[in-house]
Amino acid sequence: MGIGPALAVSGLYKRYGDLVAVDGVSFEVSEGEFFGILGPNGAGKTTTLEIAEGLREPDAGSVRLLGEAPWPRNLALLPRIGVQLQASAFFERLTAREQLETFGALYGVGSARVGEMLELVGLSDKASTPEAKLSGGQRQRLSIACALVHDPDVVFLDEPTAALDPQARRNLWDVLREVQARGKTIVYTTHYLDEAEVLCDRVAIMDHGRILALDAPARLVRDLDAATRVILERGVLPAEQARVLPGADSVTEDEQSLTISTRTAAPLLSALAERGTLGGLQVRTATLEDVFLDLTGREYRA
Ligand SMILES: Nc1ncnc2c1ncn2[C@@H]1O[C@H](COP(=O)(O)OP(=O)(O)OP(=O)(O)O)[C@@H](O)[C@H]1O
Repeated sequence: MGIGPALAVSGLYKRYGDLVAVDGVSFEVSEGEFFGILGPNGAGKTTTLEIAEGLREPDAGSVRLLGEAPWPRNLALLPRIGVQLQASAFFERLTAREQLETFGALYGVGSARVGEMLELVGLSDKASTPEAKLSGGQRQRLSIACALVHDPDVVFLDEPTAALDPQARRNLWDVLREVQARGKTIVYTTHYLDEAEVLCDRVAIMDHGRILALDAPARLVRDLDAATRVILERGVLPAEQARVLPGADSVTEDEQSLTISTRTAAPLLSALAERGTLGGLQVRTATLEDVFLDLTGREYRA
């Protein structure tokens, strides 16, 4: 494939009436990267994605998608990009296989490919089921298969895991990882920070139309330099003893547990091991939710 990033957006700005939905957004996504746009409802994720896909015109700013401008409607790009919309649009009364065949026919894709896509998203046994009779998770997976059926280089997914139960979400993670393993560039939005942390190579955290931070999840968390919390069952160790352990910065207690905050977990854990108090112990490090709190001063609410 070509040189340069798969996607580059620069200075995107979009308002709806008085509301500024996207307020100066710039980022680049490399080929093969799994890139997440994160943030609470209304942060501007969908609008940013739609502009990147060429479905919406920005008021200002530019987009290069696979080296081309996606707006106005760029027919040369369509076979090279896959778009899963937030409200999936299926054809009426078709089975899972027929839905895929219909999308595939638009791009001249054969039925072998359709079978492969059903397999990829774990719907082979639902091939003959009408789309309306699929569960929410199955329908999400079908819509991802539709976005992939013509073997695009870049795949855009808007909250593919929204409104799924935990098991269906995990199944979909496996599908997304497999898509990336096939060399695709994935640009997706989610309001699940924990999910983005495990799936994405890099994330942009958005709030009120702006990107507040952009980096690998692990690096964002590390740069926060937040304390690690070591949590013991209440009664295992008296608080006054915990306070003087090597590495213990502060100690708090509630009904069930005693929590030791530390920036040097190793000596603290060795000291706890020497005292035989490792049973039931939990270690919690910072997460992207802590990063969001640090950036915005408020708790993250999806
Ligand atoms: N077509 C539209 N007309 C008017 N306002 C809109 C339109 N689309 C989005 N908005 C508003 O723009 C802001 C950003 O919306 P957007 O859908 O981009 O955010 P989002 O981060 O994707 O949120 P969600 O997770 O709820 O989809 C919101 O306040 C939304 O209400």
